[in-house]
Amino acid sequence: MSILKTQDLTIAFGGQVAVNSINLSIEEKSFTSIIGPNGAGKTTLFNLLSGQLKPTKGSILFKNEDITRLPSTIRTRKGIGRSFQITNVFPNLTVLENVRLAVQSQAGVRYQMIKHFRSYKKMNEEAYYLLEQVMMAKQADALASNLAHGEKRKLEIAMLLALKTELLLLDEPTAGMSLEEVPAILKIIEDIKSSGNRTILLIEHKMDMIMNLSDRIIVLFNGRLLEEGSPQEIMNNETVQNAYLGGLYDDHTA
Ligand SMILES: Nc1ncnc2c1ncn2[C@@H]1O[C@H](COP(=O)(O)OP(=O)(O)OP(=O)(O)O)[C@@H](O)[C@H]1O
Repeated sequence: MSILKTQDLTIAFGGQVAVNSINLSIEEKSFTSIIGPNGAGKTTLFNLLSGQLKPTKGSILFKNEDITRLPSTIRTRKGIGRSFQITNVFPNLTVLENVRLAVQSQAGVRYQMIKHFRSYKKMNEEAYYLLEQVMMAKQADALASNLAHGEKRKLEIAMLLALKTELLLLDEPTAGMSLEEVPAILKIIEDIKSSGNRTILLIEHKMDMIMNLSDRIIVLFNGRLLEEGSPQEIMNNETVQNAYLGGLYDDHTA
């Protein structure tokens, strides 16, 4: 069953059409990677799906409901979670506090209103559990501002998981990381995948990572959907190779 569909999804900035008539159908609990050269429209597509941007035309259906005009906060509540290319954590809070805030927001409880010690304790425990999932329990009391970039990305994933959304939009989770930091993130994403209860959309440039994880790959080029298929089909596809696969390797090998 398809969990997410877009029909003729389009956005133009001035004269430039950044996302051009995209029709997607994403299977529930599948892992789909979105690839394409710089400027292809990948992040803009995520911004449309998560509600940061509204399309010029076209529509988005999530679980058969038209969400095209809904604000991003409502989309999160309905089950669409998004991680950002730019780290999105509170620097002056500890690692645990950051995750606890995300747990609280999922529980629908305002920070100031937490009086009940037991619910506070439960949220703390859940936050701690999530930190264990991303292998950051040891840094629970560290200030977020003191973390290395890769650690911040892991924290961000823990915060995203706290929202318990069915659909995860991961925008280059390994961006800006040193080579040593990449395997830890990869392991976290593999674990999320093998837990089997989420649908994942991933924007990535690292081809080995994409080939290992993806059920499907979508190729964007100049705002258009160039090809879609299994990892094998995409690797063997001549249009994709001619359009940019060679260039992609050149641009993004670390
Ligand atoms: N808010 C905006 N205003 C004007 N132009 C924009 C805006 N956001 C994106 N664009 C343009 O839309 C095009 C697609 O950009 P987008 O960031 O989606 O590409 P991308 O595939 O994510 O690239 P990258 O791999 O570099 O992240 C680019 O030409 C970009 O300059």
